[in-house]
Amino acid sequence: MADIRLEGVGHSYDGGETWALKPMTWTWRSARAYALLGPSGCGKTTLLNIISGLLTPTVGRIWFDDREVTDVPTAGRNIAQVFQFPVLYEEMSVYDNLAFPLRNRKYPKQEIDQRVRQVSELLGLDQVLRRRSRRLDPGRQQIVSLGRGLVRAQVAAVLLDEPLTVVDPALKWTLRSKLKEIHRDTGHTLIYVTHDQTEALTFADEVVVLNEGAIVQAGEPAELFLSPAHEFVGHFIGSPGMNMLPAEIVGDVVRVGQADVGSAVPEPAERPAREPASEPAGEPAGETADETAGGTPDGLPPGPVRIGVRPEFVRISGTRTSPGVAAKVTGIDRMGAFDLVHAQVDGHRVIAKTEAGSTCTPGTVEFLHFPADRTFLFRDEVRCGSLAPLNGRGQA
Ligand SMILES: Nc1ncnc2c1ncn2[C@@H]1O[C@H](COP(=O)(O)OP(=O)(O)OP(=O)(O)O)[C@@H](O)[C@H]1O
Repeated sequence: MADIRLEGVGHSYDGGETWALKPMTWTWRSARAYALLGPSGCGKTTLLNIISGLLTPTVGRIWFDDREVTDVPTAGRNIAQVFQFPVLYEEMSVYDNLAFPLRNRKYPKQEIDQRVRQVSELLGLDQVLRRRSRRLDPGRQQIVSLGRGLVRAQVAAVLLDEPLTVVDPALKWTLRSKLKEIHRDTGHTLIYVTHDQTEALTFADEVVVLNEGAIVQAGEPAELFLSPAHEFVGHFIGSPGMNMLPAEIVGDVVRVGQADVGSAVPEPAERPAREPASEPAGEPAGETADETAGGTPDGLPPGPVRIGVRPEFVRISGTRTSPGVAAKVTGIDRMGAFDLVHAQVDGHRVIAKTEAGSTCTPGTVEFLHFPADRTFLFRDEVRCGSLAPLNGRGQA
């Protein structure tokens, strides 16, 4: 196991015209379980293939601890990779498929048997060890592929590229918790690629969010939910995603329409990000998680800003208490366990997630309250500040 460090690593498939992966500097720490989360086409597979050596990056260098591996082929990197679809020797038994990566590296027979049995038991394959792999259904075959990726205890990292896509949804939950169990047991560095936030949030110690070829934020699941550093994280994580409303900074006050909703507090110069996520280099102009636009020690520059608040934290009342933003209720989704109240503020949609049984009625005007500690300010999509109660007064 090793820290995997990417130094200015970026990739272009078209000779530098566009960048599937914008040059980034980033360290995957040894023994952590990461989810690499992002929408289709954001560069997840490209990044994984660069780590495993299937792809040589256009720019940048890769280090496993203090060994540079940029030009080392896959076989020399000691990485296990599991793909979206089964990669197996179909004529071999399940046992032999699981044993293959160990036999290939000349592990002692007894250790091979022990590891195969351990992994197969954890993945529920112990009853089919003697069966030919082609006789299994595709979901089971994929679980064998997963086992092949996990069977070696000593690997630099295990890379999993949407490994549960072909697996039955009911089994996915079980397998994810098995994966966590195996991770606890072996201490592998795991990088688990997914575009599914639930999968990412339930699996990982740390979720790395990739968008348009750049890491926009990395953190524990709760941090991404409670403290998004980028608008993309706000709307990609959470269901429904974060509300975003145009606002204005006037003096040190944040105004939405005619309502003052709080004081503007600039982002501290040093956000506790671990390190620069991505760096602009040459052609690609990447948004970066650490570019805190506009943050100054004295306050945020006046002008337009967007405020973001998650539906879970918007509060609604029928009377105007300050600070409150007038909103017209447009509809209510009764979801059983909770309600989603849809409203409009100057033509902009806002959703509030409330307890079931909301008494709001479509067509009426209600007042929305944005709790200071859960409301953030964004410029150029990057978080630049947050709200504080107006004049030190608590909010309704
Ligand atoms: N071999 C290739 N040649 C040219 N362009 C490519 C190639 N592979 C990927 N791309 C492009 O690079 C970008 C990133 O692709 P990548 O497959 O890394 O994204 P992804 O996040 O893994 O997507 P998905 O979730 O759909 O697999 C996309 O715009 C894609 O079209």
